[in-house]
Amino acid sequence: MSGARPKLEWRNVTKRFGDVTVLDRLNLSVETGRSMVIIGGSGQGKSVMLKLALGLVAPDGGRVVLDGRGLPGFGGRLQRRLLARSGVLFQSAALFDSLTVWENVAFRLINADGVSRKAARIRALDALARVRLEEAVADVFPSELSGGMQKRVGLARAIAADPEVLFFDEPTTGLDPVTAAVINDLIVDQVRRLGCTAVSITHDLASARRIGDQIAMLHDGQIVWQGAPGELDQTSNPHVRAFVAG
Ligand SMILES: Nc1ncnc2c1ncn2[C@@H]1O[C@H](COP(=O)(O)OP(=O)(O)OP(=O)(O)O)[C@@H](O)[C@H]1O
Repeated sequence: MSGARPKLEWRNVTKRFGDVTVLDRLNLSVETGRSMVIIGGSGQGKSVMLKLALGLVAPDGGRVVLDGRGLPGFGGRLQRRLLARSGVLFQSAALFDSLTVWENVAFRLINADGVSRKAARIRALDALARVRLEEAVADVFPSELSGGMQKRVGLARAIAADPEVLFFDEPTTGLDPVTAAVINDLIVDQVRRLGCTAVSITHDLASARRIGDQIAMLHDGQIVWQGAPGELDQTSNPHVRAFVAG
């Protein structure tokens, strides 16, 4: 469901590494049920924004807020609760080589949520079907699959526990354009189906246009522009124009 209520917010967030200020009093708000894509050049801090939202690094100033409540930082019970409500598709798909495909998809269900192996396998097969992978794939190892199929498995794992927030880290990196388009479409389908809030970071403008309701441009530590995908080509913002021009 769409709505004006923010699900996730970076409020006045500053993040430094040594003398380098990567994020400088940055503000961004993602409404419940919407898909926000953060674009920006290499090294601008997109991954740092994602890590802050996952509670994997702590801000030096400001805070990240989920459902109106500040994230507690590392390792605590509240962070575990946040992660339990999130699904993440990592850039590399980040699958465990020694586990079969279904065991990868079911990993959290079995190891964190206490679901029995039998029930978890049923849910894993359902998640694999949703990303259009056949049942035969369930019992092979990730190394036997193409990069695009591994991404689908990563997506199945991200959606298997019906998350409230889905994070996509460079979802199309390393894929050919046809496979990238398939992954983009699957992301759009699944975000709609789950009715969840999505946050993606990407260099890939075609992917941003496809999967975003809103696009935010990160530059020099701040969000310098935000708009709908259709507005990317109309804006006079010089940073966006340069990015769109490639
Ligand atoms: N743990 C860390 N220690 C020191 N510096 C870091 C750390 N993590 C990130 N940085 C620095 O923060 C800056 C932003 O990095 P980040 O990976 O978020 O950029 P990005 O926009 O995601 O880039 P890319 O698109 O190339 O992945 C970089 O200068 C990076 O070197």
